[in-house]
Amino acid sequence: MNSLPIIDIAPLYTDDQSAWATVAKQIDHACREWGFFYIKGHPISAARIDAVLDSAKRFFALPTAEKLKIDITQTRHHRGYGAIATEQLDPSKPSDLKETFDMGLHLPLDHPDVLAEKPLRGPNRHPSMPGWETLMEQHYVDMQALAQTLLRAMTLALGIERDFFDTRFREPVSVLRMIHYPPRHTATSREQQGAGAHTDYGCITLLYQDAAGGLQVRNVKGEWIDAPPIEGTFVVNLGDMMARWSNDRYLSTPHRVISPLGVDRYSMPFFAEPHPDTRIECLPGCQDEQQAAKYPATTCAQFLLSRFADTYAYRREQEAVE
Ligand SMILES: O=C(O)CCC(=O)C(=O)O
Ligand SMILES: [Fe+2]
Repeated sequence: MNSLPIIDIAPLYTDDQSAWATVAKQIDHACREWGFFYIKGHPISAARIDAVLDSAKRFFALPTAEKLKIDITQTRHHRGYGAIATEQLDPSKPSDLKETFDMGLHLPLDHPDVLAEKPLRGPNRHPSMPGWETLMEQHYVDMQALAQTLLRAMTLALGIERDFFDTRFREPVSVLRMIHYPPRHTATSREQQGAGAHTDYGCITLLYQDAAGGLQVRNVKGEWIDAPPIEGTFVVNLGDMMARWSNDRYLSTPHRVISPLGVDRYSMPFFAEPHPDTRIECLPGCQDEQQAAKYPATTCAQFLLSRFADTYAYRREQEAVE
């Protein structure tokens, strides 16, 4: 129980049904035992990752005033720049030592959801850097497709139709995020975490992390295990919505980031979430006489908004005004 599984998902991109089923079984096992695993053999190229990472570094190196032109706290739909200490993932610890850029599915101002002022819906807010918008919008599409491939592999074990998630992930509220963790300067400041202990809110997260290290995952015995960077992989983990959907058959596992000593760390999670109106209720195959549904039904948007309010003070303030 001391190291996370590494799964080669290349067979999911072939017509070999028996290899496909083997990978699906490995994913199912990892989701039940860990809620965390690495994937290799995915179609996102190293050149793409380098380009996105390089752009993220250039963005975070801009003067704060420039970054704050797209301040996330000035929007209602969660897009743009989050300055250091905007988020507090573990309420028992200081706010997180990190800065972020968040983007989602770009919806124009005349989209019906935007006109209806639906939460989490609206246009992206990109920095004005040459090439940034085209690169990031394409990366968003490709990460969404990768997430849906993994979700398709999960349908077999969960006993649902192969296209169950595909139909629910149309016009999704997935978020592509860039994170910069400034270095910690003393060995004694471990309390100041890059990202406090938390579980993710949504369905499935695909995380690229650079070579700095610092990600830790809590195993079933309650011990913190390092999830070190492995070249060419993404770390995949499940969030609370998937735990609810699967009636806790799949685990939403706590994790945190200890900022590395003396070096900057960059990471890029992609949080895959369905359409905001999607009902999140126990899947038929995940309940029976022995195990009733544990969680009341909710919707994707309702659930995400309640979790955002837990970790972002500015969102609680926005809600209080309404
Ligand atoms: O940066 C990382 O390695 C993890 C970030 C994370 O857990 C999150 O943003 O939910
Ligand atoms: Fe996380």
